[in-house]
Amino acid sequence: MKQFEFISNQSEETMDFSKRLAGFLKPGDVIALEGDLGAGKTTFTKGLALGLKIKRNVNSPTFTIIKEYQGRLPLYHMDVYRVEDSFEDLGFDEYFEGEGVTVVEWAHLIEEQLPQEILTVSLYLCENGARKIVLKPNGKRYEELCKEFLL
Ligand SMILES: Nc1ncnc2c1ncn2[C@@H]1O[C@H](COP(=O)(O)OP(=O)(O)OP(=O)(O)O)[C@@H](O)[C@H]1O
Repeated sequence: MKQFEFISNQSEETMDFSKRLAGFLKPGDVIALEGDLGAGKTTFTKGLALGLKIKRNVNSPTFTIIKEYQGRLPLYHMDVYRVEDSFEDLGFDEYFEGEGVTVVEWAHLIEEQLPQEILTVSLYLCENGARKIVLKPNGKRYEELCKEFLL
């Protein structure tokens, strides 16, 4: 699978990156967001929210599983870490197929319930303190999105 790598030297760069990415998102887009502790998942999502013109502060939905924000498009921010059973049906489809953009943290835990096409964003801590951002488009929609984003 094709993937695209970027280096972010500070949190503002990660925010600018996701803020710009948000401009290319459409209703029904789903992003699987992965990264180690402190890699910048929240920072990334905050940037995405800025790009979607969301005014509320975005923070981790760990205990609520899903948080919804209104903007140019709604943002559904999910953290499925606490979903006990990957077959548990919490009605994720309604979000994935809804009017907004979904960001899922720990997406692999609900693999069976994810849409076939998805954009995976992986954040890695580099030895020098920078972060590596990797975009992995799965499916035509996200290949197109990455192409536009990279122009
Ligand atoms: N290039 C960078 N991109 C993102 N964050 C960075 C970068 N450089 C330093 N940081 C710092 O790293 C921290 C990232 O925290 P953040 O909460 O976004 O990570 P997280 O992946 O959501 O962590 P957790 O899994 O603990 O919730 C912030 O304090 C941020 O300022």
